[in-house]
Amino acid sequence: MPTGGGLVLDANKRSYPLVASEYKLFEEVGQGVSATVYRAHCVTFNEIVAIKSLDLEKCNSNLDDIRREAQTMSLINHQNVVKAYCSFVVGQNLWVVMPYMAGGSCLHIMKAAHPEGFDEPVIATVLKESLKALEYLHRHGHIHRDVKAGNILVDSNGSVKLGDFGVSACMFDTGDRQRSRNTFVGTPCWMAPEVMEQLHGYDFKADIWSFGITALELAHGHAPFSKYPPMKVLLMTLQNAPPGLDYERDKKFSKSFKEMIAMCLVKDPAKRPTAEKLLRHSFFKQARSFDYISRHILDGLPPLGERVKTLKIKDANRLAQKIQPYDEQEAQSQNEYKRGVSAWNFNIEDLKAQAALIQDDDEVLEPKPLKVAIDKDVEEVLPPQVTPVKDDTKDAALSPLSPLAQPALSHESSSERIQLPVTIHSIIAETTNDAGERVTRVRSGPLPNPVQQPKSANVARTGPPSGRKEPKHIGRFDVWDDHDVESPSWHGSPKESRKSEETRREREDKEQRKGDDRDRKEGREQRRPDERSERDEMRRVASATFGSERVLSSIRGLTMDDRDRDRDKDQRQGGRSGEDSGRMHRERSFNGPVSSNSERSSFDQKSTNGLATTSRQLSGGKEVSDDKVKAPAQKGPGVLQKGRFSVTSDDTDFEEPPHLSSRWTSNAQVSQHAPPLQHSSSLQHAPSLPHSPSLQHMSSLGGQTTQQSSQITAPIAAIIPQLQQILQHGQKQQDNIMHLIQSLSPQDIVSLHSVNSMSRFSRTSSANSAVEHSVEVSTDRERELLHQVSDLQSRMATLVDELQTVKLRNVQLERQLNAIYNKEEEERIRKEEAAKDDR
Ligand SMILES: Nc1ncnc2c1ncn2[C@@H]1O[C@H](COP(=O)(O)OP(=O)(O)OP(=O)(O)O)[C@@H](O)[C@H]1O
Repeated sequence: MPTGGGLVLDANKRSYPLVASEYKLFEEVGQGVSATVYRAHCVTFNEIVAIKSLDLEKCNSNLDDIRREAQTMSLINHQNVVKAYCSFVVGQNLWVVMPYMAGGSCLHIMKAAHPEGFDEPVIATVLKESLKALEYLHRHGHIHRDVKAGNILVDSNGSVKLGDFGVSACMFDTGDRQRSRNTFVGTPCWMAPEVMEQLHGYDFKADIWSFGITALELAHGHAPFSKYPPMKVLLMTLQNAPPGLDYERDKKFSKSFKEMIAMCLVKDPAKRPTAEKLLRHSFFKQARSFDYISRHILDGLPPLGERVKTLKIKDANRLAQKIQPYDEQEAQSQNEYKRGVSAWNFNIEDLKAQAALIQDDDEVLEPKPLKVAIDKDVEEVLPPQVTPVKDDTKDAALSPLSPLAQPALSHESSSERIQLPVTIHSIIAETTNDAGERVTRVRSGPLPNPVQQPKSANVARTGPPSGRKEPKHIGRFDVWDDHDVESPSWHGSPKESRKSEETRREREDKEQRKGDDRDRKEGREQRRPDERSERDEMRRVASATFGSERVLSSIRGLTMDDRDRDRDKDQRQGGRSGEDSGRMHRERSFNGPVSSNSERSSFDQKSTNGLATTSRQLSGGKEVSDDKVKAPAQKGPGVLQKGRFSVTSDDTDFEEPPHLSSRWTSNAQVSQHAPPLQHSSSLQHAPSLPHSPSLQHMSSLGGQTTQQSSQITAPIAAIIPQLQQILQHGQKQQDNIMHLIQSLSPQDIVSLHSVNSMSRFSRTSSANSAVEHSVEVSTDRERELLHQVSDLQSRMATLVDELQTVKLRNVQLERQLNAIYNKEEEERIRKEEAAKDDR
C-alpha cells in the first residue's frame, strides 16, 4: 500500500546547481502551454531529473508572480506533489528542475495503452494519491487550479504525484497583479462552473470539481466534453447537469465510485466535500500499492520520450490528413455526456437546454480539448438579468476565432434561467500539447489589447541530430541523446505542423481583427511598445533577481485560515446538501517574506504533525488580522471583490484605467475622464521605505558579520512584502500614467497646438471679440490639459526613478538575504554532516 499522506522529509537537502552547464538536456518528455519539459542529467549529482523550461517571453505574467510560484514550489514537501529542486533563468527561459517521473502523466499512459480508461482499482489508487496531494495543498492555502490526468505523474516504481503545481498556473493566472492583465487560464473541460463564471471568485473547491472531472477522464480515457470548442464546453458546463457515471457503459463501475464523482461534481462549491473529507470516502478503500500501479499500467510501456514522440507523430499525421483526432467511441461518449442527465442532478430546465444543444452536434469544429485564458481585466460585468434562453453555442462553435459579442451564457437558478455576466470574446492563442490536445486561450471582454500571439518558443529545432554523442543545439540549449533513448527526429515535427496551423490561425485572426473598431485598434497599437518594454524589463529583472542565485523560500503565503464565507450565490441545481457548508480556505498571496530556516522547518513540522495550519502559526506567532481573511461580504467599505480578487480601495483607483478605446478628443473630455492621479496618495499608502527602520537597518548590512546577519533575518523578512507592495504600486502608477498619456492621440496634441497659436493670434486682434471669447475658452482648457500632461510627465519621471531605486534596493536586499540564507544552509549542512560523522 502507498504510505500515508504525511510529509516526506527532504532526505537529500542538497543544493542543486543553478547553472545550465551543470545539466544535460535529453529528449522532450512533455509540452504544455507555456513550457517544454525535458529529461535531463544533473551532472553534479549524476542524477536524472526533469527540467521544465518556461519561456518568459511567452508568459503573460510578471517576474514576481513567476518567482513567487517557483519559491512556493520549492517549499512543497509532500510525497504526492512534484517538488521543484531549484529554478533559475537561462536566457529568456526559466528552468525549473524537478524529479523525473519516468512513467509520465496518466494522460500519456492512457493515450499509449489505455485509450478507454483504467480499471477501477487503478483509478482509486491514482486518485487517492492525487487527493492526498490536494489535501496537503489546500491545507496550506494553495489551489492547484489545473488538476487533470495530464498533471498526474507516475514514477517508474508506480508512485503517483500531482505535477504542474504553481509555475505554469501562475503564468496566466496571476491574481490581481496589474501587469499580468489578470488573465486567467484553465482547461475548460476540467474547469469548475464558478471558475468560468468569475462572479464570486473561487476557492479550493474548484480543485474538487476538477478532481471529479479527472475521475471521469481516468474512467473513460478522456474528459467529458473534450471534443468540443472552449465556448461550447463553457456553455455546457454551466448549462448542463454535471456529468457523471450514469450510462450503460458505466455499469462496470461501483456505486461508491459513482457516488464519489457525484459528490465532487456538484455545481455549488459549498456543497462539495473537502479533500480531507473525500479521502475518507469508501471508494478509496480499493486503492492498491505502487507495485500494483507499476504492474498494471507501466509494464510493457516504451520509455516516456518514445511515447511522447510517437504521440506527436500520430498527431502530426492526423493534422496532415485532417482526421478528427478522436475516435468513434469518444465521439459517442461525448454525446452521452451531452445528452445525459445526471441521476443526482435531474432538472427539467436542463433537459430542455440539452435538447436545444443536441441539434448542434454537427457543428463542432474544434475536436480537441482546449485550454482557455480569460482576460479578466477586460471583462465587462453586466448585471444579471432574466432573459429567455438563447443558445449562443452555435456562434461560439462556428467562429472560435471571432469576437463574440457578449454571449448569453445561461445558467440555472432554481426555477429560471439567468443570463450570466460572462463575456468571452476571442481566442487569442492556440497551441498543441504533447498529448495532442489543442490548447487554446480565449480573451473575455472587449479587445483593448493587441492579440498576443505567443512567439514561437525559443527552444526551436534547428536541425537534425549530428551524432549520438553530440548535443543538438536547440535554441540556446544543447540537447543530448543518451543511451536509453532514441534521438528524437526534428524533421517534420508536429511542432512544425502546428506552426503552420498556428500561422493559418494567426492569419484568420488578423483578418478578423481588421474589422474591429478603429479606436480599439489604435488603443492596441499604442500599448505595444509599452508591452515590449515591459517584457524587456522583466527579462532584465529576471537575470538580476534569479541570476545564479538560489530561489528563496517564502512561507508567509502558505498561511491558511478557515473562514466562513457569506454565500449569496443563487442556489444551483444538483447539490448534495449539508456538506461543508461555507468552511472555506482562502487563496493566499505568496508575496511574503523570505523565511528563515526555523520558519521553514516550522512549516514542515506543522505539516508533519498533520495539524491545520493557523494564521498565527505561520505568521511567526503574529496574529493575522481578521480582516485579511474576511469574506467579501464582510469586508470593509474600501474592499471590493473583483472576480476572485480582493481589491483594496487604494487599488480600486486603478481598476478603471482610462479606456483607450474612447479617445479623448476634447479638453473637456480629458478633464472629465482623466482619473485623479494617485501618485501621492498611493505612495503614502505604500509603506514609506526610506523611513523604515528595518530598511535603514538593512542598508547597513553590507559589512556585518554572519552572526549579525542572521540576527536580522526577521526584520528583513518583514520588509520584503512592503517592498513588493511598493513595487506593485509604482508599477500601477506608471501604467496608469502611461494610459493617460497614450490616450492623447497625436491629433489631440496637434489640435491643441493649433488652438494655442490661434489663441495667441486672437489675443492680438481686438476686432473679433467673439473669436477671442471662444479661443479663450479653448485656451483655458488647453492650458489645463497641457498642465496635466506636463504634470503627468514629471510625475512619471519621478515614479520611474523611484521605481528603479526600489527595484535596485529590492534586488540588493534579496542578494543579501540569499547570502544569509546560503550561509545558514551551509552551516546547517556542515552541522548535520558533523553530527553524522560523530555517529
Ligand atoms: N517531472 C516530470 N517528469 C516527467 N514528465 C513531466 C514532468 N513534469 C511534466 N511532465 C510532462 O510534461 C507535460 C507538460 O508539463 P506541464 O504540465 O508542467 O507544463 P505546462 O506548460 O504547465 O502545461 P499545462 O499547463 O498544459 O498543464 C506534462 O503533461 C507531463 O506529461
